[in-house]
Amino acid sequence: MTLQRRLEGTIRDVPDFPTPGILFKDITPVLADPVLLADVIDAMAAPYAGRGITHVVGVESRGFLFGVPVALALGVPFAPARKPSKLPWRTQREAYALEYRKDVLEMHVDALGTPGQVAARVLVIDDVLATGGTAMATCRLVERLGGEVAAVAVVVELGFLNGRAALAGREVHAVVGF
Ligand SMILES: O=P(O)(O)OC[C@H]1O[C@H](OP(=O)(O)OP(=O)(O)O)[C@H](O)[C@@H]1O
Ligand SMILES: Nc1ncnc2[nH]cnc12
Repeated sequence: MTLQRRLEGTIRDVPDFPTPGILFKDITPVLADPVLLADVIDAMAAPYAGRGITHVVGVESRGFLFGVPVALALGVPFAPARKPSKLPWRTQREAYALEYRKDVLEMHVDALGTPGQVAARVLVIDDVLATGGTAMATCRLVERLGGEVAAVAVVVELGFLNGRAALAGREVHAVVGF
């Protein structure tokens, strides 16, 4: 069976979560299946081996679950993009809207290297690409820190929400689309 079919059969649809009208794609059953999880991490990392990626940036919180193992697979540093007021050092911040909420993401100013001397080629990792608001805010943060976004890789893309278009030509890789 293809990885896409295995994911379709494992990701759980939860209607009206977290707000009425949202069909929530619950990835926790993927985390509960170590063989499937390992295959998902490989599918996210393998296309970027040999592509000169210097850092993986993962988005709090579900993006951490996939971002850290992808960084380990590629053998590069992991840098977190966090929800507001969580990071202890100096930060850059970016406000954004996602499918069901508004929020703010922050990164440490030196997450990709010494400010003014950054030469980072970044793979942005998250679990779900919906409207693209979160991924776009993360790309803007990376670029504001002086990094270049090589690609955004996600487990699930909700194509009808047009997140790819919101990312304005940036490379997007999704393991499965709905
Ligand atoms: O494409 P978008 O419309 O921006 O939506 C995608 C984002 O929504 C979720 O984050 P959320 O902050 O809700 O959840 P989490 O803290 O559980 O990761 C998901 O993990 C993505 O980061
Ligand atoms: N429909 C959805 N399911 C899971 N995570 C999401 N993040 C944004 N929209 C989502």
